[in-house]
Amino acid sequence: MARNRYDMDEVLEDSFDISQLKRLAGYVSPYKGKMVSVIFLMLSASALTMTVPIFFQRIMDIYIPQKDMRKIIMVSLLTLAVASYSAIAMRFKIKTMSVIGQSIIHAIRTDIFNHLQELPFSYYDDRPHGKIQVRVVNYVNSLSDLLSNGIVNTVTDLCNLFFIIIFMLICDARLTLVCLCGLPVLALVIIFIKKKQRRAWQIQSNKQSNLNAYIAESINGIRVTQSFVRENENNQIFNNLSGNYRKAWMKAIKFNFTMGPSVDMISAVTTSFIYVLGIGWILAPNATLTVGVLIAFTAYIGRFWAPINTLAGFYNSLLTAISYLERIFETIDEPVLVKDAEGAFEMPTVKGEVCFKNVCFSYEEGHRILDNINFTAKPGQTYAFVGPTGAGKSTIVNLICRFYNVDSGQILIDGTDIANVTIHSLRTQMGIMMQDSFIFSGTIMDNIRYGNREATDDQVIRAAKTVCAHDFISQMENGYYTEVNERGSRLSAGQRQLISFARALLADPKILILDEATSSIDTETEILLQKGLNELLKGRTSFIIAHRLSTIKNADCILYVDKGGILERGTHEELLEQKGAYYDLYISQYDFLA
Ligand SMILES: Nc1ncnc2c1ncn2[C@@H]1O[C@H](COP(=O)(O)OP(=O)(O)OP(=O)(O)O)[C@@H](O)[C@H]1O
Repeated sequence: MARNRYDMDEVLEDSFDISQLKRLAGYVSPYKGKMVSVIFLMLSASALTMTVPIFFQRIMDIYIPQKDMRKIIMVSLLTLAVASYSAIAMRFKIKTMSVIGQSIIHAIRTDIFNHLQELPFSYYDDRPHGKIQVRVVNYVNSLSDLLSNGIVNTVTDLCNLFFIIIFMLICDARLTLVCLCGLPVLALVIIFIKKKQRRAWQIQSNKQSNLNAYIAESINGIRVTQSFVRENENNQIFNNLSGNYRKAWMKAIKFNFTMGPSVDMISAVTTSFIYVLGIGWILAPNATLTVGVLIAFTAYIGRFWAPINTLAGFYNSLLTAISYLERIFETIDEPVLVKDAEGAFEMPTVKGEVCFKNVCFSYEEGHRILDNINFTAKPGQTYAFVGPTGAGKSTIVNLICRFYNVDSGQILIDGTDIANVTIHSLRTQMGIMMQDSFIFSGTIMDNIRYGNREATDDQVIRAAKTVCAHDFISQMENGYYTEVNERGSRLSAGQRQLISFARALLADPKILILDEATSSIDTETEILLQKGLNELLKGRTSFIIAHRLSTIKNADCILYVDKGGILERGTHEELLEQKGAYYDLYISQYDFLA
């Protein structure tokens, strides 16, 4: 998909795709048994309530003229028993279907989330994160009504309709025909609005997604917003998006509102006809209808249109749900582009040789970022990447972890192409510290242990000591058990870096990747850190990206990356001797510091 942003609608499916409902049925099927018992209970209840008008007809036509009080009381008690049974059945239905509905929602949400965990970086590069969240939370929630009530109601209502028509036919076939004449009219209404209604709900889901994307972006960027005093502009954008969402929702709901009144209208017209005809037949000299039958029949008319009304409601929620299901299944179906190859094997214990062989890479087709990268780092060596912003340094190290697939060429670790090993076995042998040192909500201990869930407290503390994080952590109110917020907003940028540094080390990796690991750390701490680091780097192959050249002066090899290629390579001294780009960079930093 092309890159998307908060004010760009996503592409809408044109045709109604029945396969989405089939997939939904897959989630529903484990609860088939329970649903059948609910349906059975509901049907038995409605079959019993269906007899009530017949009781009334008998009271009117037989027991009242006969003044048979005993039978009248008996029939009344029977009616009470039927009503109680219906109430119990209804309670059972609501309880069971709520549990089933929520279980299905939980299963769908789990599937999306599990899939999201596997999707490669490229998926997240391409769309606002708010648009992903809205699928996992809001869209899935919106299926609740359909799953909790819709399915069972539809089956029971359809069966009810069938029973009602039979009872109506038993009462009077002519009046039944008049009543059924309303159905083709309703079908015409549905055909007329169906397409527009579906599109309106799709547009509504798009606008909701856009709004969510903007809210998520605004919250993430709140510091920048307030620093640049952009609150008013942001409110304006929000108002526009929220207004668009409101308009789209109003338009969509308008179609839903069309259904109920249409059913009521058709029901009113047919009922009037039935009264006119029925009374005519009662009053005719050779009466072909009794008052009792007409009263019983009119009671059935109400029951005939009630399920049709609910079915119309179900149809509305079905169209709404489909517009969400499209998005939900689209996410679940999103191909995992970076995945284990067929026959992938476990990466043997890594010794640490990393070799790039003619590696080419592009994030977007036709826009090459890395062009023919070649180098071999021997086990235990430290390789450093320097070069201008946007040259491709982070991209190179991202490829070592196989966060993206290469376009061509090979990345070999100890002679094994990383494309042929399982991603899990590859990444568990690496320690990665990214530019964006993300801190999760929880304790500092949890955050460092993220690098190795098995690590003991002592190991965590040792890692923190190595990267000089121990002192500041110990000074915090609860030391290692101090709670930090998501993104570590209670910590300084340097402290966040040190914590992620410790996290990367805790995995005791054979290959260590440090992307701008020390950019926010003060020079004094950096000097201390360097000592610990030198010890730590022993026996590990490490790749370090640093703009501050003091950090990488001792590297075994420095690669100067520019425009996706390696322009210069060698040790610090060799590169200085070459008097090329590295030399210029070094001199400029030196001049700057002098
Ligand atoms: N997810 C992405 N999608 C598309 N292009 C990207 C993506 N990430 C980076 N790029 C582009 O790839 C090029 C290399 O980016 P990279 O992050 O590797 O540079 P860098 O050398 O690490 O830069 P810096 O020193 O600023 O961190 C840049 O032109 C950048 O715009």
